[in-house]
Amino acid sequence: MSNGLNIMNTNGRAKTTDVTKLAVIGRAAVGKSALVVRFLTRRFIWEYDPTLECSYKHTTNIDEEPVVMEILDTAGQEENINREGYVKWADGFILVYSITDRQSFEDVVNVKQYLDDVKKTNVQCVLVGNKVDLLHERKVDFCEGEMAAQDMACAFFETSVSDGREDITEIFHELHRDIKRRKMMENKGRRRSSAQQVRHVFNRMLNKIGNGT
Ligand SMILES: Nc1nc2c(ncn2[C@@H]2O[C@H](COP(=O)(O)OP(=O)(O)OP(=O)(O)O)[C@@H](O)[C@H]2O)c(=O)[nH]1
Repeated sequence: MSNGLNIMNTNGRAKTTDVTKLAVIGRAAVGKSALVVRFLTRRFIWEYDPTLECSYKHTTNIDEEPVVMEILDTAGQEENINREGYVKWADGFILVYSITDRQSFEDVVNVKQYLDDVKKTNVQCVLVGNKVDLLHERKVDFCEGEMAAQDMACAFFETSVSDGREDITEIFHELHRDIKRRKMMENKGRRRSSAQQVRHVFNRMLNKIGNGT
């Protein structure tokens, strides 16, 4: 894969490690920083300063393959948003809303449209409805999240970062797998089109020889 990193094995052979760049996006206070920190440290910390922008590098194994994840925890506050920069940088997006905040849900639906417009493609993403521990304050139904994810053609998770459910790791891993699948398809397409070009030139040469020109 083109977006890889060469790492030496113990036997001295170079091995390509996938590098995946993920941006975590959502309105202020939906739990983006808590989600990233939970994934990286398996801990939940109740209070963070509102994020400006924070990035992390994380090395892990997914499906028995070494992976480097670069994770950008973006600013939720509108005036801090430097969207174009991270949209172009990222391979995929974790779109987070809080099930207790209707506006945060509407925001991510609009953000997805914006991401598709900037990237000029249907971007790879997962949709995450956070804070399900606050069920009594629920403002967004499970099936609304599920339907939005269907429209976005992406995976959907409802979770609680504070409860520390197993699915938090799965959110990041699932997005990595989707990105990897997409890159493989794109590479295959590129290889096929260069093979087609070679075949085309070869056929023209054969025609010329056949015509005696
Ligand atoms: N009850 C509950 N609170 C949560 C959960 N996840 C995060 N929080 C709380 O929500 C608040 C905001 O969390 P952050 O992780 O700072 O949210 P953020 O989206 O990064 O916010 P910005 O940095 O301002 O964009 C904090 O008080 C967290 O403790 C959760 O699953 N359940």
